[in-house]
Amino acid sequence: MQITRRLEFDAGHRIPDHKSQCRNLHGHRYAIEITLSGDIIRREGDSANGMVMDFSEVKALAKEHLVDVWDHAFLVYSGDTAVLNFLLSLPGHKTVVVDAPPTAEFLAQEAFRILDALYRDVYGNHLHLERVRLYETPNCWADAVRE
Ligand SMILES: Nc1nc2c(c(=O)[nH]1)N=C([C@H](O)[C@H](O)COP(=O)(O)OP(=O)(O)OP(=O)(O)O)CN2
Ligand SMILES: [Zn+2]
Repeated sequence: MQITRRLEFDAGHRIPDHKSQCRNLHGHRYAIEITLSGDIIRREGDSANGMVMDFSEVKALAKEHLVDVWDHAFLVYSGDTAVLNFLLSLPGHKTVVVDAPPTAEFLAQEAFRILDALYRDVYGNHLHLERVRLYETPNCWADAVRE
């Protein structure tokens, strides 16, 4: 069985080597869809009975460790020194430094890496992260899947 929880956040970025518009500083209303696999929990009287994982728990973990970190941040490539140095000169600016250009592909992969460590099989129902789908726009997204 698979379940999916969607969350949204706003962030700025640029793709420094891009041949067109995306080299400019701009932002997106990103959406992230987190898909988990596992068996349905059968435990009478337990809050999670009948679920793979409580959607509210899926959200709470993603929010604390990823969404709240990236929301209203500028996601900047460490190699983009012009923008990085500018952002670091702004007192208190919310800047997240990543080690590759912040494309949808890279952000999906990075989100998968962060989230994979969070969703643990505490009920013995083989729970694991299956896929992270990262929407950069309503028309453009990338999927990071378990290899
Ligand atoms: N494979 C990728 N291609 C592009 C990425 C990316 O992350 N991976 N990113 C961008 C830009 O950041 C940009 O924000 C996307 O722009 P665009 O193609 O214009 O997308 P829109 O949804 O705004 O396009 P519309 O045609 O206006 O709907 C570019 N490429
Ligand atoms: Zn963009």
